Amino acid sequence: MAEPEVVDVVVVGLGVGGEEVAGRLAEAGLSVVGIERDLVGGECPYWGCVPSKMMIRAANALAEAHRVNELAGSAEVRPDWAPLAKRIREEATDTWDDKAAVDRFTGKGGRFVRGSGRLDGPNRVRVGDQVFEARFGVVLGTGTRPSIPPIDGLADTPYWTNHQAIEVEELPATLLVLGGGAIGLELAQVFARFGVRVTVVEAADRVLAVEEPEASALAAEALRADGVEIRTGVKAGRVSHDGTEFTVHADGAAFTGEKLLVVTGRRAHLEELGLDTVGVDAGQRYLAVNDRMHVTDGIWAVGDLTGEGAFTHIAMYQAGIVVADVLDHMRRTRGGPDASGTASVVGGAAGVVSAVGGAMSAGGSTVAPGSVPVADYRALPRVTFTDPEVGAVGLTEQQARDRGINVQVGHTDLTSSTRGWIHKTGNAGFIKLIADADQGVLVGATSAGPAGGEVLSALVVAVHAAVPISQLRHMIYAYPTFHRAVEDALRNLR
Ligand SMILES: Cc1cc2nc3c(=O)[nH]c(=O)nc-3n(C[C@H](O)[C@H](O)[C@H](O)COP(=O)(O)OP(=O)(O)OC[C@H]3O[C@@H](n4cnc5c(N)ncnc54)[C@H](O)[C@@H]3O)c2cc1C
Ligand SMILES: NC(=O)c1ccc[n+]([C@@H]2O[C@H](COP(=O)([O-])OP(=O)(O)OC[C@H]3O[C@@H](n4cnc5c(N)ncnc54)[C@H](O)[C@@H]3O)[C@@H](O)[C@H]2O)c1
Repeated sequence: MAEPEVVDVVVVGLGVGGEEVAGRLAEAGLSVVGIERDLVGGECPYWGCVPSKMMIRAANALAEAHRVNELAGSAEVRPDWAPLAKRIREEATDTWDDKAAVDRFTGKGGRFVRGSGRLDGPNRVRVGDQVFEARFGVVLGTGTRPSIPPIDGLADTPYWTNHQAIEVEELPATLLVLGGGAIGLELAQVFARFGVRVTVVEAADRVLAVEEPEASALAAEALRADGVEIRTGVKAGRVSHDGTEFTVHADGAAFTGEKLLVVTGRRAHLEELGLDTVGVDAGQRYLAVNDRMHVTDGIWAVGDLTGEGAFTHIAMYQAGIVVADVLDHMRRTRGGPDASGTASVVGGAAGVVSAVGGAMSAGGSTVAPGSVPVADYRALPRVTFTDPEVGAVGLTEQQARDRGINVQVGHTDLTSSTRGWIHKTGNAGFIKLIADADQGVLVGATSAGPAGGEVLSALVVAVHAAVPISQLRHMIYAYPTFHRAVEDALRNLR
């Protein structure tokens, strides 16, 4: 067996979180091996956030053009998928080639290895025949893959996941979407706006079930207005494909479509990571971490596989914490640089850790030398980029009630706000605030509307910084903005 190669840090999985950790530690002067089996950057740039938001941008342009008829004369709109497919191929994904991302990492001093990594005992990672031993730690950032439900017949059919849906060059005439969560709704609306007849089949009794019921109702109504058929509370019993068409059999009904997109959630594949070799339970749904992203001695995890929220902003936030904690761990064990990243001389392959400034930005917050930020998900924001957008932060009303909080709710309809009324067509939306009446602060909020994700930012600050409601009520809200509706919702808190 080959002798292990000793380096400072090994990062397994270079998706959003792993790439950020590996790149920043390499920039700080550590010897870092980054292992990726597919494309450096992971789901977000190639099959997730970026290309799907390009699709949404294009689909929303079509919808806005249709609105000309109600506001400014007449417009004839002829959707064409070709320029969008070209943009995704050429601008977003470089035809699903990660050379630029690999060069970015190696340009920072990192060493890239293509392959599947797995733990091989404490501080050791194996990739094929190669074994690396990490002086300071191993970081796991292996993300998730689509969770395919065990529906009779499904596995034998040529169903789509988000990969095929993002890579599609020619649209089908009809599309069945299994799963009415964030991916299902965003893509269903896009394809419908390009003329595809779309049916969404959702097992729960409402779409977007993790958000407020009002948000589910709004999203369902918006998609129906785009011609999407939405069926909720439907448990698929069997799936078949006859060579040209899919059929989903459910509760005595049958739904057909030329393509079937399965977007029923995601799963972390912990069983592939060799966790048993370091005494960690691989049977967990997600990899449990503490508030410094520690799994166990010498092992950190970052991103979707931690189960703290499958969002790029969570992976980036956690990456900042991991970087600070690894540097802190190194300083404490070897007398290296402190969590600020301020230079000092250390041993190890890197030899000298380069100066990267007086204070390092970790997870968006500046960290004082010697201190390491800890993860705090109270003000976790999320935005589903349907039209209208559904933005949310913190707790839903039900979650707050389940926690025994003395809840007050403030609601306002965007269509009756000045800006909503001016906006006219496409103005559906609302603000819903969840307050802790005893503490006098907001613990959650939903902001749905044409700019729901942007309006959300003020509410994220309010929840994150626990701004007293009395102060929020005495702020000045610019007229006539969409965010001015927040003032109305605050007035309605009861
Ligand atoms: C269609 C879609 C739209 C989305 N839209 C948004 C959005 O608008 N906003 C948002 O915040 N989030 C969005 N997300 C979620 C976002 O993409 C993820 O939260 C993010 O990619 C998580 O990053 P990660 O690094 O944890 O994992 P991933 O991006 O999944 O990366 C993990 C990497 O690890 C690699 N890997 C796995 N196992 C191994 C191994 N053993 N060895 C080596 N490499 C391995 C994989 O190949 C992969 O490249 C979307 C997701 C999808 C699918
Ligand atoms: N805008 C964004 O930030 C964005 C966009 C897309 C995805 N994401 C992230 O990616 C994650 C995964 O997205 P997703 O949409 O796959 O998962 P999801 O968990 O959001 O939704 C999956 C849906 O599928 C349903 N479902 C499960 N099994 C089913 C079955 N057998 N038949 C019918 N329906 C079934 C669930 O009830 C649920 O509503 C999201 O949770 C989110 O964190 C984020």
